[in-house]
Amino acid sequence: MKSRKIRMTAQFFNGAKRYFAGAVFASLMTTALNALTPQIFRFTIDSVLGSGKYPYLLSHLWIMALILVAVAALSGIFLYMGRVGTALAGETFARNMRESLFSHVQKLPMSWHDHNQTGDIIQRCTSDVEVIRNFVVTQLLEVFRTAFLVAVSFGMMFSMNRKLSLIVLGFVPVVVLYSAVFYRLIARRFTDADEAEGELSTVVQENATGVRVVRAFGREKFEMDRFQEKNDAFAKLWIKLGTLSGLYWGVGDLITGLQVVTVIVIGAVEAVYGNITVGEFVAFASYNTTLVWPIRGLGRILSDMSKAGVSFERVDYIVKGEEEAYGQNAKKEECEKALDIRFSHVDFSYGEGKEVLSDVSFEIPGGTTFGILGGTGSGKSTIAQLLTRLYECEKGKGKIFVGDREVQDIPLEELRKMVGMVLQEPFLYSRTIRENIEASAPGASLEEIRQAAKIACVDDAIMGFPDGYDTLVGERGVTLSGGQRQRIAIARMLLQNAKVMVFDDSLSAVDAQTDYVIRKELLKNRKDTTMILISHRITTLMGADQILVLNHGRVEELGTHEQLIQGQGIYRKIYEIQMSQDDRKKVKKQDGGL
Ligand SMILES: Nc1ncnc2c1ncn2[C@@H]1O[C@H](COP(=O)(O)OP(=O)(O)OP(=O)(O)O)[C@@H](O)[C@H]1O
Repeated sequence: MKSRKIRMTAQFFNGAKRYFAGAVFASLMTTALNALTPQIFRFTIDSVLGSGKYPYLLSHLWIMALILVAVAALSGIFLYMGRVGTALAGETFARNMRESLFSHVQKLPMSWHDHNQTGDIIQRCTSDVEVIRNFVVTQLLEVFRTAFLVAVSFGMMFSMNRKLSLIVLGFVPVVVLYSAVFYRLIARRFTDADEAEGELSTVVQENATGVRVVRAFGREKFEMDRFQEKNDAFAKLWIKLGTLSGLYWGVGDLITGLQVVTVIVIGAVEAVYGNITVGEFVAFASYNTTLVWPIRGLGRILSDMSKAGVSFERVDYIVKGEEEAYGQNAKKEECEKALDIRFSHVDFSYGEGKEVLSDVSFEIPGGTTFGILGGTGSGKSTIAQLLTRLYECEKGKGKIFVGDREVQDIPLEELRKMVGMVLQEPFLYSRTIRENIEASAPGASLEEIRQAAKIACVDDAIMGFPDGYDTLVGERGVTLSGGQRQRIAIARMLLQNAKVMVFDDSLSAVDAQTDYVIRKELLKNRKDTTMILISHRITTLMGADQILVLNHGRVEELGTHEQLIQGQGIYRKIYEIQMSQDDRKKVKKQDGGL
């Protein structure tokens, strides 16, 4: 893990190294200049008291004043440079990290997303990144600075008085050991606190996105209680952490106080006995005080190290997630003809769960329309998701072909361009309608966008909005009706010009008449596409060239509408339930459904 952390840090440090080196240099210069100040005081005091080695200075005290001002000015300049360097290094590092995580999360498979809560992912990509940035850049710099300060200060102190220096040195391991013990104590509590924060963010995020469901079902109290429970747990953990930190700082202050008092008492005695000059005593006391905080700060850094260690592991969890296989070895070929689709003995289950598809086989000739009907949870969407490899079919559990290639051999990018899909719950970005439709074909002209929207029967509705295609869609399209959202998602997919189009219950939110008109428009404009329609509505599917009936993940029936209504199977039963005699006559008149 340690080497992983180092590798991860080095990777994200790209472009930040020179800023970090600059910040380290400037910080060391500030420290060196600050270490000079006690020496200036020492010479000045000893010259004034007549015990100094340079009596000449007494009549030229302005020189000391000038040096003091120059040192302070230089120190200020280096301090400024150090801060700028730290900010540049820190932000470059954090930006690299966020960018890399974001792009990685985008490529993680659906199965990974299924097992990870959104709030937690957000927290890992934001607060955990901040903790690591703070540690790697700010704290690491502080470690360099403290090491240098300790070396310089002890050098100066040993040159003045060995005995006193050894006393101060004796305190260093006590403080560091004490900090290390504290670090061990606090590490686990930080993990708990971070996890509690993730859970809290998830509740907030779920409530913000699902606000309508909460209101509609009067779940405010339940959600408030749930939030309160997480909030209390989170607060308790931080109170525990605060108590522990308070104990640390309290005992730490006591040790520090002892260190200062010991130096003052023994230093004063040494000065009285003439073993050191008053100037040296003052300088010594000054070094001792300067050292106290950075050494104690090491404790803080150690405790932050535990926090950073936890954050490293949390971020590493994302980094370790295996990205979707892009099938790089596959040959890329442009296909002009309509694409056949074939499922051959496909078995599938999500993770360790029960089998969702069992021995599913069917063939869709290129350019034809294929309907899939089945009860809820029968595996219809799963077929669509396997086709686009949102989920991967396990080796040895059947084969899926698009054209004459197995889906595993088609680069993902190419496959998803070839197979367009309108999901059951269409997601719209909080951007304009135009941008939402254009997402599948960036750079498309308004003309092309409108053409797609016309086929999806949504152009009139969009033009009816005051801002037309520039109308902003709220988060998840809250300003639009369910049917409008579905139709915009259809327009987005149509613009993609895919060779295979999959409509996963995509017309469920529009009325039967609009459903019919959209299907007619689709037929008129389909060119050489293979179409898969998933629906619960017989009217949506009845005109398809073949209809597959799924029952608990198995192929129950397969045939044309006419063949299936001749039988006594599920299709016939659903047909009887969904259609009254009158409807049947009407539907026959309407070009046979699709
Ligand atoms: N990501 C997932 N992880 C685990 N199980 C899943 C996942 N998605 C679906 N399932 C399960 O797989 C089964 C089939 O789901 P699928 O969505 O394919 O059904 P469906 O026929 O499309 O249903 P509906 O008509 O309700 O949309 C269901 O039992 C469902 O609970």
